[in-house]
Amino acid sequence: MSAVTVRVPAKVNLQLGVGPIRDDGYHDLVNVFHAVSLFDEVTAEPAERLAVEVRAAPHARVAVGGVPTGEDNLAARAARLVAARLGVETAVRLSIRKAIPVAGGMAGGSADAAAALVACARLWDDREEPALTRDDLMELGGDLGSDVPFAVLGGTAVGVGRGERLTPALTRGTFHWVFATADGGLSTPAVYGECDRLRLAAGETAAWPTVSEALMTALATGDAKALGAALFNDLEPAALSLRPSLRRTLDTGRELGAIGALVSGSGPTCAFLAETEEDAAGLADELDSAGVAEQIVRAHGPVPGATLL
Ligand SMILES: C[C@](O)(CO)[C@H](O)COP(=O)(O)OP(=O)(O)OC[C@H]1O[C@@H](n2ccc(N)nc2=O)[C@H](O)[C@@H]1O
Ligand SMILES: Nc1ncnc2c1ncn2[C@@H]1O[C@H](COP(=O)(O)OP(=O)(O)OP(=O)(O)O)[C@@H](O)[C@H]1O
Repeated sequence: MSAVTVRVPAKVNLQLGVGPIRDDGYHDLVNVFHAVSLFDEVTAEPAERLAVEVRAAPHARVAVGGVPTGEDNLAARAARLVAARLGVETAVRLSIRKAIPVAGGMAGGSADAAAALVACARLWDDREEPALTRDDLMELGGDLGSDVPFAVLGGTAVGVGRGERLTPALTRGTFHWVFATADGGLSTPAVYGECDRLRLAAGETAAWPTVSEALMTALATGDAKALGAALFNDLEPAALSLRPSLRRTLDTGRELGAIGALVSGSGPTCAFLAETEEDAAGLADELDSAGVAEQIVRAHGPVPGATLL
């Protein structure tokens, strides 16, 4: 096989319930993931040794400067895992085309890892019944990062544990989103740490999170307004504490008619829900004019996970 390209979506967290910190430093979550139509592409082709190249996708304004191109790149680590499982050399060149913001709370690195898992598994084993199934790749993904299994799966799914144990959720129709990206990322561990710090300072003990019934019903019935009202993210106060300017971005989206607004995951990207595609287009234009974001991007969801092109 000469080259394999995989397209992989970004995510937004519709509900991110953060429980107490565990002994291993992770938090138990109820994490409702939703894959949206903002895609990175990863091409895997045979090479003498492992090499990684990262560029912005055509027409995407993504600052890729901070993305490692060596062994630390999550896609490179994914390739190594697949090679070890299949007992082959990691002789592959990975070309990553990024449209997902870097360190933006939309799981861009995790998406590239998921794409590399799927691409390398195919490159090195193109039998009709490959040794590694999708479930195997999702399990391998969990060793790379909590968000990686979902980027393999896609759609809408409830994640528990670190967020890596997934159950697909029933949804109806398509939801229309507008994303406001920010200049400069936020570090995921720093945001979780700030969440713990704020809770401690307020004398709060983290409650054990449960799945929001209102959210699941809104998804199953395709009710965008109800979904907008049910969105919530326990990391939002921490992201706002570390990046206070996000409050203005969220307020502006709400004033301009978004039916739901929240920080995506660990931020700093803000996500706005619109009732129709036309409403999303209008909201995107107005948010752009308001100048409260680095970039405004429209997307819809749910979409499939890592897919061979
Ligand atoms: C914020 C989210 O993107 C929401 O989906 C994820 O929870 C983060 O997932 P991720 O980027 O894949 O994170 P990982 O690479 O697994 O972990 C990075 C760091 O985030 C924190 N972390 C992550 C997941 C989790 N359930 N609890 C945590 O406290 C830990 O400090 C961990 O060391
Ligand atoms: N392929 C990759 N693409 C982007 N970042 C990567 C990649 N591999 C490693 N990284 C590192 O991971 C860090 C986080 O990047 P990423 O884009 O995954 O953040 P994120 O979208 O906030 O993640 P999440 O939503 O899962 O918390 C980057 O600052 C970078 O150093």
